[in-house]
Amino acid sequence: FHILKNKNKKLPPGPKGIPILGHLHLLGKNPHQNLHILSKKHGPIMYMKFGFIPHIIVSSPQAAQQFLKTHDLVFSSRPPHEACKHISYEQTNLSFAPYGHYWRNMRKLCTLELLSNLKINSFQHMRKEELNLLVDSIKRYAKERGVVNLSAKVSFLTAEMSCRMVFGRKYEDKDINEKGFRGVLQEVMKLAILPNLGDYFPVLRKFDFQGLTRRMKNVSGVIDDFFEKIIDEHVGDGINEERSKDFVDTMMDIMKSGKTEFQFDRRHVKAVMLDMFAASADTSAATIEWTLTELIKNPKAMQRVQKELEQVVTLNKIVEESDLERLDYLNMVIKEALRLHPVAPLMLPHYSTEDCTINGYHIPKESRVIINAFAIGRDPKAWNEPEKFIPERFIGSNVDLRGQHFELLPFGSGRRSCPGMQLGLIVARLVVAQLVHCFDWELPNEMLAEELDMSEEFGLVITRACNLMVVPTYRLI
Ligand code: HEM
Repeated sequence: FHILKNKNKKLPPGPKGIPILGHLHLLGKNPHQNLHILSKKHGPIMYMKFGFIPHIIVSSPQAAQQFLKTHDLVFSSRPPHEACKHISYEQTNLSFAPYGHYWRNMRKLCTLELLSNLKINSFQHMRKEELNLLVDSIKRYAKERGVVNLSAKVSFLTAEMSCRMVFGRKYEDKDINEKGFRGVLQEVMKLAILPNLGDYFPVLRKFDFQGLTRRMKNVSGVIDDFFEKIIDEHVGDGINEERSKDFVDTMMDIMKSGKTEFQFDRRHVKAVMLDMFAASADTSAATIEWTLTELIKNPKAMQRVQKELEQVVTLNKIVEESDLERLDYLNMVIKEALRLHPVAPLMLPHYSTEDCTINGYHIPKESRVIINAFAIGRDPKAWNEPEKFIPERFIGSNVDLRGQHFELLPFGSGRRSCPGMQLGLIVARLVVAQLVHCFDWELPNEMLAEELDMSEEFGLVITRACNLMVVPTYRLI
């Protein structure tokens, strides 16, 4: 009946698929880039099938506005996802919960209790401490003219910050199992992005040919034990006045109060713990890594940021969070880096809960909708010289990062947009500002800026394919 009813409706255009696989073979190693190339030929709303599952790929600001604003309600859900089912407690986390009563309440809880300005500010001191440790360690390299693996340093820093904010203290690798804390989390992120045949061919789900379900069950068991241990530590530990309440404290208070209008027990606390840690650490690290890369590649922009810092902060002080609002050029630099390198370039998948018509095309119910923020940020109709890094393009422009301007969507837009934007931006701005204020950066072995490798490594979060290796010189008085 459904097929007959929709027989004469026009689906969006798309490339030719092959039997069974559909278009899966076209995704390649860097799906955001390949989908961008395909959209140049087939248009900003493409219909593709990955296995048996229909996908709609959205690649222009105008089209994104239709999906994320005009018809926001139809596309605010998330599709069923094998990895999240196992790792995120049956998709009870905020990121992958289907749209509805539970998600709305969970979103309210996270926004008001965990990601409010008040809460974010309560961790200001912790961020400063962690960043000072990084600056001290880089100073040691500067003394010896050593080469720093800046990618690794930044990734370590943001993981430590997220650990303290979410779990209340830092954990060492040995605290979880022989793979180590970072190893286990990397496995989670990898499993979440690996193409799982069960997602594209639901009939194959129970056979688990790739062994992914087994791996997911194993890793989720390890994480569950670890989170249980953290929660037990919190239950036994009265908060002392010096320590601000971490996310686990706050959620345990809410759970114990029994005041939520929805079921909120230990399982939900654990789902949000993983959500908040995974969503905050890598996204901020990748934003910092790409911004520093672009600044090193564009010495004029680097000099301009450093000049601004000299004027606003001065060379005998380090950057404080209170300085950030006055660093106009730095804020343009971050915007421009996020335009060229949206660190979650395909966002998280959206899911249509009803049939819908957009630009005359039929968008079937239960389609997965992929918004390609990477293609949107490079759309030549929206941006002059889109491939170039030009922070000055934002002078006098009112385009911001909040998702009201559909040509710039690194944090998404509408109901499912990123609730951690404020926090992510504070961390990225603070770390970039501090690192370029405290140090001059050179590429090793007389490498020229234009020789810097810009290859990307696709994942839930896009990082540089090779680490950013640089030689620091301390510049404060
Ligand atoms: C620079 C850093 C960050 C970037 C670029 C970023 C980007 C994004 C994007 C693109 C989405 C998907 C939007 C969509 O599907 O429409 C998202 C969702 C989300 N982000 Fe972020 N994010 C960042 C930092 C953070 C931080 C610090 C947190 C929390 C501690 C966070 C928590 C979340 C959550 C929970 C969701 C899912 C929201 C939902 O489905 O309702 N993010 N983020």
